[in-house]
Amino acid sequence: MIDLRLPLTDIHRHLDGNIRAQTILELGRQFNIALPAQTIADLIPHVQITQTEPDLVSFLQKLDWGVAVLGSLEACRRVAYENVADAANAGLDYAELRFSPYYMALNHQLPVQGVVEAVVDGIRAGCRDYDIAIRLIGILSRTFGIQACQQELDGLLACRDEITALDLAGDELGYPGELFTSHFKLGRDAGWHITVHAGEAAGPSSIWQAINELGAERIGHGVKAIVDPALMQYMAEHHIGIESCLTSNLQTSTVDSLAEHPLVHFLRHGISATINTDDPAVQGIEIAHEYQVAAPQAGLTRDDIRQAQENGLRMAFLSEQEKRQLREKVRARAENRQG
Ligand SMILES: O=c1[nH]cnc2c1ncn2[C@@H]1O[C@H](CO)[C@@H](O)[C@H]1O
Ligand SMILES: [Zn+2]
Repeated sequence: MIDLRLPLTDIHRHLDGNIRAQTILELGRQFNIALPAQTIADLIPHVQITQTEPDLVSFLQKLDWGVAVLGSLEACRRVAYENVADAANAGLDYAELRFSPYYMALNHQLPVQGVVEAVVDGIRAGCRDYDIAIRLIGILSRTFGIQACQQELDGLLACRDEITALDLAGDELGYPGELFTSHFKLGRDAGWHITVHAGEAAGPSSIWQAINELGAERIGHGVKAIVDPALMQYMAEHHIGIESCLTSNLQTSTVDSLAEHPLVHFLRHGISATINTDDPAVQGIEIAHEYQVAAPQAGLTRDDIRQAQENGLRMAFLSEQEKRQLREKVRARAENRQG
């Protein structure tokens, strides 16, 4: 179902939602952190979704052990590096890795700007060793409130040239987008692209707010757009992308089943909707599973899936020239394999 002649992208992938269980064990030992288990098998239920969670906030708790073991900036650098390796090994040609430096810094009171620098450094090292293109998205974790997000934004702005876009993630119901309009104005002024988690836990008004007040060019999840035909129309006409994460939406109980997921309707409505992972290690999935298992279960045909793959490159935060180069590189590779 993955078209090998087209670039395979993942434009919604949390770096701090993709910390390997093995790394959690190793860092836990290194920093003397009392983990709930001492073997991978026993640790998995604490760090991975093993059954559907009742809501988004319960799902998000599964990310907490991964950041609890980040005892130094070197540990942050390590998980960033491993994220590049994981993305390349998953067959991705291009990934936008997003991370929340405040969330990563929190447990061990690391300097927020230092975390951003460590992540940038780890990504750079990863890109030397693996054949993949990476861009970084800075997250404001809304769950920690307005002031923490300002600190987080300041740390990101200190490295503005290494960051491609700004995102808002965390507890959408408890911390609506209205609280963060000034943060996002600063992000736009820095020249960043904007993507926002919206319409996942809250309704379509949260998506309208993200577009109209935060300047979102893409929406993370956007599931609730399906109940607002005017919004669907607007998103199609104005090329506002949707970053769908099928398994994630099932695991957070945003949808009751993949058969009810609106992605297929978004695509057939002409919205640039895409297929992505979200938090692969926490979810126990990778991009191939989303294309080969989840997408067909969500009712996507081969053509729908191909369209979603096309949309991934179309909506990537890359220049037109960078997109063309990526496309040509992948096409040449596919032809070489056939030849
Ligand atoms: O599916 C999601 N919806 C909303 N927020 C998320 C999701 N996955 C992770 N985070 C949030 O992103 C930050 C870490 O990158 C954290 O704030 C985490 O709670
Ligand atoms: Zn997400």
